[in-house]
Amino acid sequence: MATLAMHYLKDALKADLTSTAGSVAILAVTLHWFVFRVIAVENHLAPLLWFYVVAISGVGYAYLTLANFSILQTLIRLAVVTTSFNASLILSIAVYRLFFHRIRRFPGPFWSKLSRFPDVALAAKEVRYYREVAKMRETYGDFIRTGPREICIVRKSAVPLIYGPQSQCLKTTWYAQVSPNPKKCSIHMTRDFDDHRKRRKAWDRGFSIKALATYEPRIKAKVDSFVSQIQVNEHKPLDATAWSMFLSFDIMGEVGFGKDFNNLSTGKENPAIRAIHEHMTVLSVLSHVPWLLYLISSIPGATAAYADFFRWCGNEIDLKQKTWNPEEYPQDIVSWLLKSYVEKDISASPSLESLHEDSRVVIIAGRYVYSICFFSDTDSTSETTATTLASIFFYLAKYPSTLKKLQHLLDQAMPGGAADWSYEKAKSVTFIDDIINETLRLKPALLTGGYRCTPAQGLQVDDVYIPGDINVFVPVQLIQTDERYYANAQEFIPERWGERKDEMATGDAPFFPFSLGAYSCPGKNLALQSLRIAISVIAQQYNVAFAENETGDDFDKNALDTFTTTLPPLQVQFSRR
Ligand code: HEM
Repeated sequence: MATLAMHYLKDALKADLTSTAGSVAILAVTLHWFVFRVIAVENHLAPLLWFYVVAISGVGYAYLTLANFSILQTLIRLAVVTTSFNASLILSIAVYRLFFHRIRRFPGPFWSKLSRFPDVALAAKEVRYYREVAKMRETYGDFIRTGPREICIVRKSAVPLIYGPQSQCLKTTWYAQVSPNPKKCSIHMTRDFDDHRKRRKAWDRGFSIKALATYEPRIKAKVDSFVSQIQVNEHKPLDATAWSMFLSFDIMGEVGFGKDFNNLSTGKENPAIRAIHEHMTVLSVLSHVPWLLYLISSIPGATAAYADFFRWCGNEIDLKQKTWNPEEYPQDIVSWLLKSYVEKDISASPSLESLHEDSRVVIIAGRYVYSICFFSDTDSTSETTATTLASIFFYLAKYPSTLKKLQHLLDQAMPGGAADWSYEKAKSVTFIDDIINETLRLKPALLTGGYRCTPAQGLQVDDVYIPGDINVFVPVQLIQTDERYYANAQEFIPERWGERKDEMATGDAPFFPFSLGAYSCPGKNLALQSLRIAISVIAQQYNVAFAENETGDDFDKNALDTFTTTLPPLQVQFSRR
């Protein structure tokens, strides 16, 4: 029997090149239709690639030893085998995606139907993918096939279906770019629904009303340091983008880890966090092909640029663990996560590695960094609370009447001025929230937003059926500035959230800068608290205007879409009221 099998194998190995190429082509097409289309290939990419390499090496070895071909003959045959296999596989995938795929009828750019790489090119073009989406929308309508398995939907009704609390959509492979294994990634990157649900409880405890109350005086102290810097630099140009980031990172150092990053006191970015700041653009562009990012991240040394930051977070966790006092009420977010971990609570991060990943998310507070890095784009910031604060400074400088109205309301709530300030009184000035909402509407910290995967039964959006297992997203900035849903959609009108809410029908319009539902931002209340404190304290004491030669145009028009928005510098000048 064995001899017979060996005989057939030798015959197969010695077959002429044309029939070998034909057989390999049939094998490739069969594998594509019956294996690769059935399994989630991106979850098994590394083993599949290894299998490919081992298989080719095995065939080469067999040519040399069983069929007794010379080295040159073996190389020629291997070239024919691999070319035939690869070409047939690619052709089969292309034919399937164009003519048989369940979303083949959705309109979109031709090349995007075949591969994700054209989307990478679009995202890389000016790093303004949100604008490319807006252009595609003009050409193709509200439903655009932006990738082989991707659909962009610009309809209000899609927002609750995809992101809402009742949505059955899950996180897509975009989130597997760190690792498909929940034990190796942060809460933001875990795709396991149950793992996410459990871990989310530990996070929510760190942002409870009681926990937020303990953060409040410390945030105020950081804002006071910011004000001291404004005082020193009064009438001089200050980069609102950079200083908003210093404030935001100092707040996150304080309430995230109980550490002082000294960004405000030194006027410089802390070295431990500089690495994160320096590598966003290429990451965000490549994240359009998540499996590629995952593969690159498994290359030894790819994470080297983040080593200092990773080490810092790891050391801080170790230190906290060593000095852990179970009796003490946790004073910062990481302590809440550690508490679950130490107590082996069901909500704990599932491994020490994932706890470290979670701690990094805390520090970068919404920057949601990935595990690898390449490239530098300094002089800009992409941290969510910071970008929102910088954008608020932009609008207050651009619209002095809004600033005057805010100051008038603050004076009414706190007639004694700065000495009379309290968070409760500041919070009662709802116009602050109107300004924050309007800023987040026009300049959301995530311009495009996260992808979700449709449930097996698909999704009915108005009269359009989206099949199951399709990656969908609603572009946040585009839909929040859509004239169908917002009157004078491009204009900054904070009153649309307050006294003009009914008249402008804002209540019915799509608004989800913090996302919605199970995967929405747990840090929303902390971000709002920090923004309210910063705006009320600063506007109560200072006027803000564009510095000389600053028009605000670059800031307004040239934000980069690096998953979280990256803003250009904005020179402003503060003067005491
Ligand atoms: C204005 C400020 C902020 C904005 C606009 C914002 C926005 C968002 C959005 C849109 C998401 C969903 C991302 C996705 O769908 O992939 C998100 C998730 C998240 N945010 Fe924020 N964020 C802000 C501040 C913060 C802060 C201060 C923290 C504190 C650590 C934080 C922690 C997180 C975490 C941990 C997640 C992942 C949640 C999960 O997957 O369950 N964010 N944020």
